[in-house]
Amino acid sequence: MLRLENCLIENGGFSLHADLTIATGSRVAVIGPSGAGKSTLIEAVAGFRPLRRGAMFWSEAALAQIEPGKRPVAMLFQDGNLFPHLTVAQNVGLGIRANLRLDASQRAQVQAALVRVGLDSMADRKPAALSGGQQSRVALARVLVQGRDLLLLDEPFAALGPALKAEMLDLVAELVGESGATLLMVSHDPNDARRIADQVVLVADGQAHPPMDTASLLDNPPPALKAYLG
Ligand SMILES: Nc1ncnc2c1ncn2[C@@H]1O[C@H](COP(=O)(O)OP(=O)(O)OP(=O)(O)O)[C@@H](O)[C@H]1O
Repeated sequence: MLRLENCLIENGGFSLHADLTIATGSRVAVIGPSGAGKSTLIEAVAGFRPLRRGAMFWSEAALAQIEPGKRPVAMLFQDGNLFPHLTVAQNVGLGIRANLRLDASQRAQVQAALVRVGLDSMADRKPAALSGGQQSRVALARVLVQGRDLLLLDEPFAALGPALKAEMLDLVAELVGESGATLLMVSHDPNDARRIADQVVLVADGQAHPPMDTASLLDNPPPALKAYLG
């Protein structure tokens, strides 16, 4: 499980309080007003934001002692961060080794991830020769090959149309279901939360609230969420 114990997370002059636990294997949406600190929360778990106070644990391990690249965390951003000069397979391979010197079993891992996201026939293409949805799948395959316990998504599919976004969310739900990974996903769209998240962490008023059941929270939103949902 992921435990944030009385954390105060800093982001420039902004700070966010979080005291919450996320069960292993759960799928959690992080929602709340713009500027409330959703990305700040995710970035702290990834190790990119310092804690002014408190402690963070994954299972028994204190995360503060673990540098970002060694945390059990894979992160997917909105733009996917694909390298335009590398092929699809190479972009995925970066998830395994930054120098791309992959052995046969690592190359097989890349291939398997591409099959899993339906892109095995496009392994040698460059990102520019892919649609937006296909590019998202490459970024997802790269996260997949990292085989990390915690998957952090920061509005990864916001640029996609509604049908494609729904398809990607369903694929993410399937993939985390297969791997048993724990998902934390920032979204501006409560429908995303309803689609794939069992629980929601509401970030508002300087506070990341403990997770609540998605349907009951969205059906009976507290004032801070009601104002945001409109
Ligand atoms: N360098 C900085 N100095 C001061 N404040 C900052 C800095 N960077 C970010 N902030 C503030 O931190 C707060 C949290 O930002 P964050 O990106 O986490 O919010 P968010 O909920 O993810 O927003 P959005 O939904 O708009 O992406 C914002 O109010 C922002 O203005």
